[in-house]
Amino acid sequence: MNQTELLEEVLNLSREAGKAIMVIYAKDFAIDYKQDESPVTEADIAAHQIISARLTELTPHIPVLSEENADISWAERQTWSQYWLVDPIDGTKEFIKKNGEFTVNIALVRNGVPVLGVVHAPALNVSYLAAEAIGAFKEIGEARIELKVTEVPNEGVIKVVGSRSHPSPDLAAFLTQFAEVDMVPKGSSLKLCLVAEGEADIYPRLGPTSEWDTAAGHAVAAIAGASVTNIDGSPLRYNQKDSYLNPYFVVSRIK
Ligand SMILES: Nc1ncnc2c1ncn2[C@@H]1O[C@H](COP(=O)(O)O)[C@@H](OP(=O)(O)O)[C@H]1O
Ligand SMILES: [Mg+2]
Repeated sequence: MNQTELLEEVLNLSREAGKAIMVIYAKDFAIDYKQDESPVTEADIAAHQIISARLTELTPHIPVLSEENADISWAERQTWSQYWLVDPIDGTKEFIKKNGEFTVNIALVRNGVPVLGVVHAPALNVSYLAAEAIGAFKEIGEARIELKVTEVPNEGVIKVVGSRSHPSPDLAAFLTQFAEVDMVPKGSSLKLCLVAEGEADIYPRLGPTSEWDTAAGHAVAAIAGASVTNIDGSPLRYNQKDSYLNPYFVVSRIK
């Protein structure tokens, strides 16, 4: 299977998971809390099961790491040159609030770099998809457009996108480098995608996230031409250490 076919298959399966999520979204669902006190619902689990099963069918030789099945030792993960990195629902708090700002994230990571990614927002009927050597795209209903980032100078009002549900005490200090900012709150990986499509100029994440929260949106933003870096300007990478936590990072199209 070539990369184009693989990308379409992953898009289709993200939509299948999205359909299962929307059935539960429409009901009164139960909410459980994990050890780290983050919420989880039957929709996270249903989507996880669909995605894991379908990815394993599609590429039996590539391991799958999902937020809902992340108990895999670093000794084992260290041996992976490529793997699927999945967040069945990114933005579970937004799912619970029923504001639509949650996504299904599926990324293919090779040697620490997300080389293919799909971010699907089932309640908004919007998908973002990208693969190296193919490009980055946004699909709304039947219409697909290519995303190519144009850089903007650091002047005038800078459009900043930030978390809706996880405030960051360090963000205000970071933003003092800009003369004026327009702050837009948004849940989930939609933030990385907004930079990819030029609706936002920068997404500084100066707070905790896990690798599955960012890899798919990272692929979309980076392949569209945005920079995705650690605070020191080095590339944000995956599967480099025991912990799943990302360092602080910045997604930007500012020159
Ligand atoms: N203290 C923390 N540690 C790890 N991840 C955190 C965190 N606080 C927030 N996140 C992650 O940030 C994601 C949501 O980001 P945002 O607020 O930008 O929408 C959540 O993903 P999930 O919804 O998949 O659990 C959540 O796990
Ligand atoms: Mg999740």
